[in-house]
Amino acid sequence: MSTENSDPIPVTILSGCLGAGKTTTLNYLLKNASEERDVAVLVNDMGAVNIDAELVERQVTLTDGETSVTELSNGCICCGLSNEFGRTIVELATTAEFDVLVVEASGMSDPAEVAQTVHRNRQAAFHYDLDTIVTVVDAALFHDVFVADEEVTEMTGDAKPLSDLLAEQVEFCDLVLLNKTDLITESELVDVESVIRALQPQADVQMIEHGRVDSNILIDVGRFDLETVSGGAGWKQAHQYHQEQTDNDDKSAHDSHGNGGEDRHDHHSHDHDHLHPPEEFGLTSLSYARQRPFHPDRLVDWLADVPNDIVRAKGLMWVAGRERHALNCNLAGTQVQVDVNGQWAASMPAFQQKSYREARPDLDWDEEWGDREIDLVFIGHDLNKTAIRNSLDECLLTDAEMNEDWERYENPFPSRAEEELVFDSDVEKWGVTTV
Ligand SMILES: Nc1nc2c(ncn2[C@@H]2O[C@H](COP(=O)(O)OP(=O)(O)OP(=O)(O)O)[C@@H](O)[C@H]2O)c(=O)[nH]1
Repeated sequence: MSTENSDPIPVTILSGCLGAGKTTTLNYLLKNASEERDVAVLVNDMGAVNIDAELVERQVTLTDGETSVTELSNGCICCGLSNEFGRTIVELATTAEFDVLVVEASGMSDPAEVAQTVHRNRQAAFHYDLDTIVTVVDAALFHDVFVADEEVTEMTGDAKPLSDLLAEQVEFCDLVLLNKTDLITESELVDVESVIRALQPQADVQMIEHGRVDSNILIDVGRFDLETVSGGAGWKQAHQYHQEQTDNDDKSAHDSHGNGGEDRHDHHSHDHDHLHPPEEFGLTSLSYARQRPFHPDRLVDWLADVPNDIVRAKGLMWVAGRERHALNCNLAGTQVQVDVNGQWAASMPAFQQKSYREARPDLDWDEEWGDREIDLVFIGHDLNKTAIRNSLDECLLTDAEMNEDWERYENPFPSRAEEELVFDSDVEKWGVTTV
């Protein structure tokens, strides 16, 4: 039993989308784990009947019969069942005897949220240490979504598009298990690996079949490093890398960038000694920054037909007619989501704006438009940077449009925090949904 004086118990989190092979991997691990270690398992399932827990339980009964399997069903431990998840693992630590905990998250889980529960729940953080965040990837599905650019809409009954979920699960992890490699060719595998490395350059990637992995690389290895998993996403690194390049250029050339001109990068530059340009991983990146809003109509058309060399894009957008809010652009594979990121400082009440700006002395501020801006980063294969830049520039308001009444534009973009813009493939139309 874990007591007040014992060392924290290492926790390995297995995430990955529906059917990626998490249960198969877990069963393989339990069957082959060292007998010197008692493993406790928590299996989360979205449905009322936790089939995965049953499958794991059966495996355990067939092998050592020692491992305790706890189920959390009918919800997701990263959101609806987050409190219950915290309570359950604390109770486990105080009532059962085991050396390591492996959590199989549901296919819809965002591993970042699951990890945060372990961190934020003070009692859980007392009893446990995050050890490894593993994302199991279905190589064939990943290839369809990110390399072949096929529309794969099934499997997510959630508002979040599948490609977005897949990207986020890879972006927040320190070990990728590329499973089901038997279902794709060698060259497809090379493409899949390069996209994965671009999405998360700092994680280790292991190719496996049928979940056959050496438990020593993911159980009780002390791999977890918050910076690697939270700051390691390729788009964040690309963004930072471009910022630093520009900061350096600025220093040497004392150059200034105007509206609609060359790329502009601003805000806070952090010291990172291990930034990798995505180019190192065979992908290219593009940073696109402008201090001029997009025309909603033209932007919607652009988003509906994103150049297919783009694998991932993230960042903030300023859309004419939506002056209050910075909008998040979240593009993964073929799917795009736009939601509200927060309020521009420029639209805050004066006192709030003052303290916001005081806390951010590096914030770029335009006399007329304040901090409103477009700041996007794209990663993909052999990006045609000029074509992307030019086509996005065509979506910006023209000088004449800058003087129009933007409220009169037809505008499908969200205007409230609870709204998001998604493409409904059934009716082939963009629409705002309330989340
Ligand atoms: N061809 C092939 N099939 C695999 C492989 N790994 C797992 N499978 C099969 O894929 C299916 C789904 O595997 P699971 O382990 O249940 O996947 P999961 O991630 O736990 O799925 P959910 O619990 O639904 O999220 C099963 O039928 C497995 O037998 C693999 O490497 N190759």
